[in-house]
This record gives sequence, structure tokens and C-alpha cells, in this order.
Amino acid sequence: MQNFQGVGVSPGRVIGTIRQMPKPVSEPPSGEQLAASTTAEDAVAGLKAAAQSVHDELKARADKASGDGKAVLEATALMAKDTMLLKSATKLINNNGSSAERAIWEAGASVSEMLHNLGGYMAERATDVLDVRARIVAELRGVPAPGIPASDTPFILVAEDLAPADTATLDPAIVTALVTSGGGPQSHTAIIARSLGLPAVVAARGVDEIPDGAEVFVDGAAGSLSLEPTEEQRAAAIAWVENAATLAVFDGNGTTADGHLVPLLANVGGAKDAAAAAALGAQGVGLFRTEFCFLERDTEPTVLEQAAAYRGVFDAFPGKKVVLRTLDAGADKPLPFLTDATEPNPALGVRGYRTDFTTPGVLDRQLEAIAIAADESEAEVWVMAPMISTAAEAAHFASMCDAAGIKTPGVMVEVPSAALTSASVLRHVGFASLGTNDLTQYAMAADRQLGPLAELNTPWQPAVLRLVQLTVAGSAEEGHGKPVGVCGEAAADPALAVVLVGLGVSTLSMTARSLAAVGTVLKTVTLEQAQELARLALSAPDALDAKAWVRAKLPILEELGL
Ligand SMILES: C=C(OP(=O)(O)O)C(=O)O
Ligand SMILES: [Mg+2]
Repeated sequence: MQNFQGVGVSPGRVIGTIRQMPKPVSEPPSGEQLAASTTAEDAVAGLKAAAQSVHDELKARADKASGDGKAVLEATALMAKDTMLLKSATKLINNNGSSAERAIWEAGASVSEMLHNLGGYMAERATDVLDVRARIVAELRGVPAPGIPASDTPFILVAEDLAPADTATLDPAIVTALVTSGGGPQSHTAIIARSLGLPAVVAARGVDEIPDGAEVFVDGAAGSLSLEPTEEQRAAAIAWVENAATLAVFDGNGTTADGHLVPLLANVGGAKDAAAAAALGAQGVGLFRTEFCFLERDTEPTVLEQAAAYRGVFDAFPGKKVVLRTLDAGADKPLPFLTDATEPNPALGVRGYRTDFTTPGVLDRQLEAIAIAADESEAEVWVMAPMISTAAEAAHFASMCDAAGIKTPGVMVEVPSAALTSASVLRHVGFASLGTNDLTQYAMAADRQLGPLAELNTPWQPAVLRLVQLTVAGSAEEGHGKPVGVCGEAAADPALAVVLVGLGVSTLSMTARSLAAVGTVLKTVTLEQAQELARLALSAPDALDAKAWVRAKLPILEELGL
């Protein structure tokens, strides 16, 4: 039995056969000409046939898909027959003697650029053209199409990493687990896998070499993949399915065994997520990532457009708390109307609240939109700014909220300086929410997207836990005791959630899929036991020990496969 070890990012135990994600299609060399044995006529016919078969394949998949995936596939299928694309490629073959591959590559680039420049809906199609040209080149070369392999039968997907666009067509009924050789635990792939409830392991070196069709056992909590599953592993996979019912529904009551209340909230990116989170029992929203409503936009949305988007989330939680985060543009979430794509070091650049320094006015207008939406809804709306570093910034943000008529301003604590000075930061605002994804990245100086740094980049690092403890202590200083929640991915790890409660965190916000698991485990410990586990984790010499020591004291995790 051969084992591959990575970092577990979403629990679940499954057995299945693997399919490797095809490598991205490489660019045909610039100036590549038709082969001597091929006429331009033949090349054009070959190109048309390849485009037709790409269209037919995508159309067949669209017919079977539903929801967002169906729409993406239908739009891409249509693009494969786009006359402008094929005409300009034909011209390059006939006039320049370009190879069919090179011709479609160049034609795709210019059509994509033209669509991009048109803006709005057309600009959204620009990436579809690039996807289609890569598929046509793959078809011409006779190699597998890029993207998630099409299949009618379930499989375990192995990839170097997933691009955000791949995840739109990820069907959890077909892909039963996800294992990547790259990607960090706070990467986009990891966050998506958790939100789909898909068992997932990242940064598992060597898995790219496993042949398609090999039967494997994946343990998403342990972060492992094993070839030739044992009888014990088969039994564990069956037990996971049986436990799934317990872990599917949260009873809407976050509490420790002795009745210490810890509201369990959801992280959402828009109205659809919010409705799903409400259905899964979320007690409110602890992080509404507003930039997710506008990731495709080149231009700033109007105040009314914004108000409508925010209203969609507020309306899913009447009478409940919704913590909205103002635009966190930059680094892993670029917004062309706010961020400078040429920054040499975007994670340390003008991102989050800092965009107000360089593009003043956008934040004021966002606050105006939030106030309109909050006025019209029954949700209890709290508003926080991302990437606050100093007490002066907190004070400035609070004054902006006040001017907009927003009553509960807060800050995200995700920069170590804010954690270390939380007493003075919190003096100006009503609450703080710890963003452990960025707090870890900045405390450990480790890019959250990078697979090779996965061991550094975990919120189990005692240094990160100490920053959490200091943030809570700062709030208790001077007796103001303002609430400090956690909305980073750390809150979705049931063992770490217990530690966070022990450190004095008052709410936990996570992908809605994790609510039931976190709620179930939290109910098995008293507040005093959680505090004891927090002390244990803080005393560990490193992240691996902190995690192992705490997990050893929570046998329910192993029982449920978490
Ligand atoms: C919740 C966080 O924000 P994001 O992941 O959107 O940066 C965080 O940094 O922990
Ligand atoms: Mg963050």
C-alpha cells in the first residue's frame, strides 16, 4: 500500500478511481506554419471539424448539466461555432500559411481582446473564447481537452491545482473527492472544496504520477491518499456515508456541552449562498464577502446596483445578524476598478481598506449603498473593513460609517499589527472579526496560495493562536469586552473551532457546509475543556503537534471521520 501525504482541507473518506486533470494546453509556437504535406484547404477543413466536435462535446455535457454549470457549458459550446473566430483563423491559414493550431490561437486572442474591450456582458465571454481555443488546439493535437474530464461515472479528481473557472463545472455528484499536488490550505481550491462539501487534500506531492483508473482511498481530514485500499479503509468509507446524515444538518444552536453559547454563522458571497446557508441552519452571516458580487466587473457598480446585491443577502436573514465586509479588492481578489495589476507585491499592497487611500469615494459610495439596503431590510446589519492595520484606520472607518448612518462599524483583524494593538483598535469600533487566512499568511510570511508553504500556512501555528489570544485579551482590557469573532477558514475545522472558543472567541463563521460538523463537536466539550485544549495548543512547539495533541483529546473526530 503506497501512501501520499498532503494537507487535509475538507473532511470525508472515500474510495474511488482517479482521473488526472489534463495539463493546460501549451501555446503553439509563434510563426508555426502549415506542414509541407498539408494544404490550406485541408487545414481549414480540419479546423472546422475540430471546432464542430468541441461544440458537440460541450453541448452534450450542457444537456446533462444543471444550474451555473449548464449555463457556462452552453455559452462555451456556442463560442466554438463563433463565425468571427473561425473566419479570422481561416484567413490566417489562407493568407499567412499559419498552422491550424497557431491560427485558432491567434484568432482567439484577438476575439477575446475585442470582447474584453466591449465591456459588460461581452467582456464576460472573453474567457470563454480562450477556453474554446485551447479545446480546439487539444482536439487538433489529439490530446485530452483541458479542464475537468467529462464523465458519466464518479471519480476522484487529481490536479496540480484548479483554476476558478474549473470549479464552475465541478459536479459533486461526479467528482467525489479532490486531491491536488499544489495549492495551499487557504487557496481558492480549498475554499471551494469546503463549500461544496467535497473531501479534499492539497499539497500532496507525487500524486500527479498516479495513473488514471487507479483505485485509491482518500481521507480528507487526515490529508492522505492511499493506493490499494485496505479492508479497514473500505469500512471507514462506508462509515463516512452512514455518518453523513448527522453531519448534513445543523440544528441552529451553537453551544458547548455546558450551555456556553457560540453562534455559528456563515461565510457568503451573495444572495444564492445566503439562501443556502439559511437552509443549512446558519444563525446569521459572519462574513459577507461583497467583492464576490463584482469580481467580473471592470467598472464600479452604481449605488443602486450595490444596494440590490446587498439586499439579496440581508433578506435571507430577517431579524438575524449579517456582518458585511466592505470591498476587499487586491491580491487574490483583484477588481480592475480598484486595484493596480502591476503592483510587484499585491498581498502587501493597496488592498482592502487601503484602496480608500488611492481611490477615495468608492468606499463612501459602498457605505451609502449598505445603508440603503440595511434600511429596507429586517436584518441586523454590522459592517467591517478588511485589512485594518492601525487604530487610526479603525477610527477613520468608524467616522465614515457614522457619516453614512451605519451604527455598528467593526474591523477585520487579519494583519498582525491590528492583533497586537487590538485594545486601541477596538476603542473606535463595535466589534472585531479575525480573518485567520490572512492573519496566518502575514504572521508566517507565507503566501496563502502556495502549496510548498502549506506546512507554514496553517492557523494551527502556535504563533497565530497567540495572536488570536492577544486580540481577545486586548478587547477585555479597559473592560469594553467588545465581541471578537473568527471568520477565516480556521473556524470550519471542528478541532480548531474548539480551541478558538477556548481562546475566548465569541462567534465562529464558516462555509455553511461545515456548520453541522463544528456544531456537533462543540457540543461534546464544556467551556472549561475548550480552555484547557486552547492552553494545550498554545504550549505546542509547532503546528503539527498543536493539531495532533488537540485531536487526540477529541475522540469524536476520529469516530465521525472529521
Ligand atoms: C476571512 C478572511 O478573508 P479572505 O479569505 O476573504 O481574505 C481571512 O483573511 O481570513
Ligand atoms: Mg482576508
